[in-house]
Amino acid sequence: MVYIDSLKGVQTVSAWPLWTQPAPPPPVHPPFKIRECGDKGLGMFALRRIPRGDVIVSQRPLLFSHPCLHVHADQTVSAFYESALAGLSSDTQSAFNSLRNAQLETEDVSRIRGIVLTNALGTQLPPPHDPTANYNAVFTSLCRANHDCSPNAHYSFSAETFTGRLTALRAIQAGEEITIGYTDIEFPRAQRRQVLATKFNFDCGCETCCLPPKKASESDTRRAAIAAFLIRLNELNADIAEEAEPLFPEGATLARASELLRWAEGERLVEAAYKLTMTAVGLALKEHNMSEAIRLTLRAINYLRAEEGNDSPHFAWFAREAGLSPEQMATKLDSSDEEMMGPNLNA
Ligand SMILES: C[S@@+](CC[C@H](N)C(=O)[O-])C[C@H]1O[C@@H](n2cnc3c(N)ncnc32)[C@H](O)[C@@H]1O
Repeated sequence: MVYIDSLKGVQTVSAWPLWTQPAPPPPVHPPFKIRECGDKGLGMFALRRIPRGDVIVSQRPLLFSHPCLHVHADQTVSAFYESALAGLSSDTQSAFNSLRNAQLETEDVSRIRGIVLTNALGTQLPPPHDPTANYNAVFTSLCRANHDCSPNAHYSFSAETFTGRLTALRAIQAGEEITIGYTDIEFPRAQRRQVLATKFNFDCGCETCCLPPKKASESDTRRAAIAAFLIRLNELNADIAEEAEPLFPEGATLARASELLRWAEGERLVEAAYKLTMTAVGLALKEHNMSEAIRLTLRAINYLRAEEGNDSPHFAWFAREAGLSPEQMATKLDSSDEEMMGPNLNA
């Protein structure tokens, strides 16, 4: 692993105590294999059924870099990457070089830089660094996950253990491709496709992008409404204290949040469904509808474990409060009445 920014950056990162700690162990029997899948190149496919919330893969980055490199005036960004990579072990170099480069090679974008641009996922640094600053990380198998506009896996990065991982957002069936979202999947089709074409150089042919015109237009209307609501929610709550009451968009009601939640579930937008469920809990409390608040809280816990994983400390806390182990809680949530717990979002 190498950190590319400046000499000072390399020194800071080399001194991190976490390098003396082993990385969290990945699943003992990886539940996926990487294989060719047509025009997309390689992809990740489930070897067996992967339950919601299970960790699919967990690994430290192969390469980690600041998105704005401080290079000398007489050096290009591409040359900087070349010299940094040359300092790595030959195994790491060949793992890096085997990754896909979907960028057109130009004077500015060498093959190595193209690999970073094609594969980079967002990471943050551990304290005392700014937790909101985003860095680029490139991983070996984790970067083989292709994009889908209704993905079944969630990428997250732990700054504390410096590990990236994928968890199953819903149960993934054996043979199914494991996918993540490269862009804001709540946006309508044209906007998503434009970002994917410009940034990643491909035309998305996922199921949602290939819907017939009437269904595509319904999907766009629903996604645009979900996106507008979530953007406003983010804006309102960006600067409020953690313990403060959340603020809701103007005119938001439990009925409206529940409608958007149903749409998000219909669109298989699990991450949006989680945020909308949390918002609906807040609105149910505001409207003194306690039975709905409890029903929605259970639904939110089910979504939380999908994103944070079945080993999430938050999920373990909820399970403990219910007098259950996390495994018992997960089984109960999965087997409970769908209306109560939210659909399993299986095909
Ligand atoms: C991070 S890589 C994903 C793994 C890659 N398929 C490989 O062979 O290593 C990203 C690149 O994979 C391809 N890709 C990912 N998702 C795709 C999709 N839904 N349709 C077509 N190509 C896709 C694009 O070339 C994209 O720039």
